[in-house]
Amino acid sequence: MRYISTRGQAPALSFEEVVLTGMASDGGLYVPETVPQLSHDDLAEMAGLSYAEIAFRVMQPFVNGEIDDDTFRRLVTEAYATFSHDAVVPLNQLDANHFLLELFHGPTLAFKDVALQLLGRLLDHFLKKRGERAVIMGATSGDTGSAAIEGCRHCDNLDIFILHPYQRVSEVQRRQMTSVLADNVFNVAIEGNFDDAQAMVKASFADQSFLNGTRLVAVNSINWARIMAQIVYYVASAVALGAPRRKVSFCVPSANFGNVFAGYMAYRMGLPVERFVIATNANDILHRTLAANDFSKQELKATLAPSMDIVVSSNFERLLFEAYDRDGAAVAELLARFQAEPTALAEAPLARLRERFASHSVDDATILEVIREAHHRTQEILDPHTATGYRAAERERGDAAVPMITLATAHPAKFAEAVVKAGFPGVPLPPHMDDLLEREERYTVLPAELSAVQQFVVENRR
Ligand SMILES: Cc1ncc(COP(=O)(O)O)c(C=O)c1O
Ligand SMILES: N[C@@H](CCOP(=O)(O)O)C(=O)O
Repeated sequence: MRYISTRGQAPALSFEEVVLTGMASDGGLYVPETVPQLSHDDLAEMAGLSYAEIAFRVMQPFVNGEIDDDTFRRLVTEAYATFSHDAVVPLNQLDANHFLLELFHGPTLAFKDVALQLLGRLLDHFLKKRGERAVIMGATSGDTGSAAIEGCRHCDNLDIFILHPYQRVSEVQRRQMTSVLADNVFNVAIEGNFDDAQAMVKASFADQSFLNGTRLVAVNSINWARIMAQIVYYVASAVALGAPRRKVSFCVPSANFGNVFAGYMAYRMGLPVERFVIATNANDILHRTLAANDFSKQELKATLAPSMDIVVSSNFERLLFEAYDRDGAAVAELLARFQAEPTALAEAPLARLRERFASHSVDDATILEVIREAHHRTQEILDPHTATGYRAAERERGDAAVPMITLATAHPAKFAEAVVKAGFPGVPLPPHMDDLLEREERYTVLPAELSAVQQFVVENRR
């Protein structure tokens, strides 16, 4: 298995190389050259297996023998042993055909743990094997940051720099990052928004000369390993509901598009999926593109679902690559136009996307309404991101024979503002975090300027 760039120009990489990098040198993102297939029998045999065993089976073809099976199985098992629920990602039935896939039982209470608990271990494995050190630069709208720190902090070969938008993440999210006082962890609050932070990370990958040869690694979903690990829960949940004999649909709160793209990969591997429903908050570029072919940037809005406050959605590029029949030049040309002016997708690729994807945008007032309504119906308090998915799923539910699985992407305790505004007293943090609000914090506020950020990295890396 080799990995190729969505822009068609960068050299193909091995699995190890793709894990130890970020963006491709042509500005694209890496995807597998061919999509491994899960046969009907492969899927049927997964029924009743542990999450870790399903994870091993789904991901092993991507690893391509570059880690021996025993070691890879151990890394996977250790990664998912950190989750507080025996099922790792339990399915919670809301009604006859609507299920919540709870992805928030990992150490930092968001779906990002699923991939980052494994990515940290993969990085540790490869860097130790090579005797190399590396610098991580990551951008976060709140959840990736703490999950990356938690997943990578024990890797002595890594220095971790996480950029978050100053005063635009929740207090719990900020403290989850800034209260980790380890020598290799550096939190930077950028005076800008998530798009500014992500653009600086991408610019640092495009020109790494400021690091004088030290390897730069991505923990955002531009790193293929993030997508790979997220494919697993689509397979596991569908199998639990009867796949491959029965189709399912998924509804995915979306922004940077890594999550739903992982689902699409599961579908391409052979999982019978009827439909993916993309839920956005008021930052609705994904919905506008699918519904109205309006692929244009709008001003980023601060919403009650802050982790989805993103305009430039990285992984949409990976889906465009598929929709444009893997024509890297066409993708590069479209994305150059997108950066410069409002644009639109060509008709055939858009039609292809619409065959499998639907979308809905959910505003703040509706998020609050959904949190109240879902509590009334199910006694569950949803986090505001999951609430966007819940509403989109309710709007889109069709054939009752096809279960709808809505991805519950975070624990409500992380988002007190929305929960309190919806009329609830708040949700307690789990015991391992019950003193979070008293812990000492350390972070540095910097202007949203690439040179300031890169200078900080150079001065602080060990
Ligand atoms: C809680 C939560 N839900 C949903 C999303 C959207 O996921 P994605 O960026 O993979 O589309 C994010 C982050 O982006 C998130 O942190
Ligand atoms: N919502 C994310 C944004 C970054 O997304 P990623 O999946 O590319 O890491 C966050 O919480 O940081």
